[in-house]
Amino acid sequence: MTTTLEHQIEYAVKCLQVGKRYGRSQALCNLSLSLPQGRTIGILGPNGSGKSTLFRLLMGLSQPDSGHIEILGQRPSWQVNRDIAYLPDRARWYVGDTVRDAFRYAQRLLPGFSQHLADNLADVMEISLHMKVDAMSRGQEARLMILLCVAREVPLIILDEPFSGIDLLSRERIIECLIHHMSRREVTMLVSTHELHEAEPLLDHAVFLNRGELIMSGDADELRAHHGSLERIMKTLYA
Ligand SMILES: Nc1ncnc2c1ncn2[C@@H]1O[C@H](COP(=O)(O)OP(=O)(O)OP(=O)(O)O)[C@@H](O)[C@H]1O
Repeated sequence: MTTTLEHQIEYAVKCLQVGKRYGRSQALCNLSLSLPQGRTIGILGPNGSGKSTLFRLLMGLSQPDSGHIEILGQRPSWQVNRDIAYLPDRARWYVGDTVRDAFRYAQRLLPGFSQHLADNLADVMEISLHMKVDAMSRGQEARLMILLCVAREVPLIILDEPFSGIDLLSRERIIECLIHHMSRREVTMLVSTHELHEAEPLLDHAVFLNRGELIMSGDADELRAHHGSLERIMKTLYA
């Protein structure tokens, strides 16, 4: 016999009426969201729409002024963060580290980090292990940062603007690599971006924010069936 429980969708993230203000700026306003597990979810919106703020709240790096947040079934905390690979919008490295050093630190510090997966991804993303991180171009460093997150065997990956500063060809290659990688794993990925053109095939769920408010969200195929493409929705919503 099938129980009602078996019909319930599992959610990686739930936000209920979440508000966050910085001085006079309302970064998030009464945000209610349920993000399904096992999907690749685009958190979309122009500059200042609240994408990074949402991620910081999910990671417990900042506290909401109001509302309730649940991530992987718990309140945000450093304990639950062990199960999350988070790429913040701004990340920096120590001078003199090589990619191999970065992998060594990751092995020691990042729960679930797989050296084997990292080596494979470095190959696909054309990152040499001998390369000095502070001598990398912005695009090379961005690729390494994505790799360090994706090489972790954790249930949730959060990438804040992972493609910024990466040229078109590399972006396409990284996105292909992510699509291939995600199709073989039971993992939820949240990706924020305001450049949807190449990232669109990666997404199977989308959330559109504007000025801290939710303006549309849903299954990407259903949204595409109604509106043509997520990119077209973006152009219409933010025209
Ligand atoms: N630490 C902070 N102090 C003051 N204001 C902030 C802070 N962080 C965010 N804000 C403000 O909150 C609003 C939302 O910013 P947020 O960085 O979340 O947007 P975003 O969608 O990630 O933007 P972007 O695409 O430019 O990264 C903006 O008006 C921003 O100026």
